[in-house]
Amino acid sequence: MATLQAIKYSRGKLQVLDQLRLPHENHYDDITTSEEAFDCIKSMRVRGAPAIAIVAALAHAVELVNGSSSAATSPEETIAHIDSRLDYLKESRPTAVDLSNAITLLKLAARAARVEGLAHPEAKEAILNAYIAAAENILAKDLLSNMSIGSYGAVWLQQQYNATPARKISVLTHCNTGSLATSGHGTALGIIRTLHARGLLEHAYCTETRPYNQGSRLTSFELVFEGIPATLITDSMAGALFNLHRERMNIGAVIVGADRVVRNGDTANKIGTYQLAVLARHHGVKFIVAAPTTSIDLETLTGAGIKIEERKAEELTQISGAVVNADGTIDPTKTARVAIADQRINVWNPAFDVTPHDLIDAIVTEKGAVVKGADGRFDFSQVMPERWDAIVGGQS
Ligand SMILES: CSC[C@H]1O[C@H](OP(=O)(O)O)[C@H](O)[C@@H]1O
Repeated sequence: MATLQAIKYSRGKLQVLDQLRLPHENHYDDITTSEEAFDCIKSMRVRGAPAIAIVAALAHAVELVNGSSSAATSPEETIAHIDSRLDYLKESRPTAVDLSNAITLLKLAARAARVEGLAHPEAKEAILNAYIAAAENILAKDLLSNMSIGSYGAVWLQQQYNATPARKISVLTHCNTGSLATSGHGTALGIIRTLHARGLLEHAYCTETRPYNQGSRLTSFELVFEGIPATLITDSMAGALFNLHRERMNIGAVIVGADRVVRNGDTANKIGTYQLAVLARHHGVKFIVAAPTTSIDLETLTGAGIKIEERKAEELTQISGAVVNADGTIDPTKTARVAIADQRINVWNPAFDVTPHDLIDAIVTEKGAVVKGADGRFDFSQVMPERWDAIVGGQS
C-alpha cells in the first residue's frame, strides 16, 4: 500500500505537501526558489530532519535548472552562487543536523566537479550537473536508508523481547517520523511499519505532540492510512499508559526519531522526548532512537552544544483546524483559528529537548543498531568509520 508522500520531485520540478493543512487537505506547493523552500521549512509546511534537508537540496537544484546561476561566468562564480544559496537555506531551522550535513556534502560535490583546464561554459556545466546529481542522490538514498533502519530496528527489538507473530510487542512513539518527515517509510515510524509488516506489532501508541501536534495530525494519519493498529494519547497520558496499563499493553519500547545525535549519543528530538526517556527507564522499557547517519553530528561533543530552536508563542496560545459542519462532516476548505490561552501570558516554546545518552538503549541507523559499550559510551565508528576517522581520529 502506498504511503503518504511529503515530497514529489522530477528534474526541474519540486512539489511539497503542505503539512499545515493535514490531515484534512492534501495540497502540494510548487517550490521553484530557495526563498520558497526557506519559507516552507521555516513555517513547517514541511518538517522532519531528513525532509528538510531533501527539500533544501532539491529546491536549489530546481532553481539551477531554471537558470538561477546565469550571471556566473566562471567556475569560481558558479561555486560562489551555490554556496550563497545553501548558506541562506541553512538558516531556515537550526537544530536538525541533516540540513547542514547535506549542505556540506553538496558544496563538496560542486567543488569536486572542477576540472583543471576545463574552460567556461563547460566548466560551469560540470559543476551544475554535479550539484544536481548530488542533490538527487540525497533523495534516492533516504528511502533506502529508512527501509534499512526499519529492518535493523525490528530485528533489535525482536531479539530484546523474543518477539514472534504469536508474541507481539506494543510500542510508543512521539512526534512524526514517518513518510511525512522523510522521503518515505520513515525512521522511528519506519521501524513500526516494519514490525507491522513482519507480524510483530501488537499496537502502536502515538502521542499528540503539542504544540504543533505532529502526532495527532500526522502520525495518526499515517497509521490510520495504512491500517496499522494504533491509539492516540496526549503527551500527559504517557505516564499513566506505562503505569496503569503496562502489563496489559505490553509496551516493549519507546521509539523516537532524532534531529541531532551528537558524538556521545546525547540526542535532540521533539520537545517531550526527554520525559518519555525518563518514564521508559523508570518502567524498565527500552528507549530507542531511530536516526540515519545523516542525523549524527560528530563535531558536537555533548547535548550541551546543541542549539535548540524556540518558536513563536502563537503555536501554544492558538490552534487552527478545519471547520466541522453541523452534520459532523469536516469542511477542509475552511479553517478556524482559536485562541486557547490569554494572549498576554508569557510562553516558552522550545521545539526540541535533549535526551542524555545514558537514557538511550540503542541508536538504530541504516548501518546497524549502536549500543553503549562496557564503558557506557556510544561508538559511532561502527556505522560511520570514514567520518569518525576524519573528525574524531585519535581524540578520546
Ligand atoms: C525523522 S524526523 C526527525 C525529527 O524531526 C521532527 O521535528 P519537526 O517536526 O519539528 O521537524 C521530530 O523531532 C522528529 O523526531
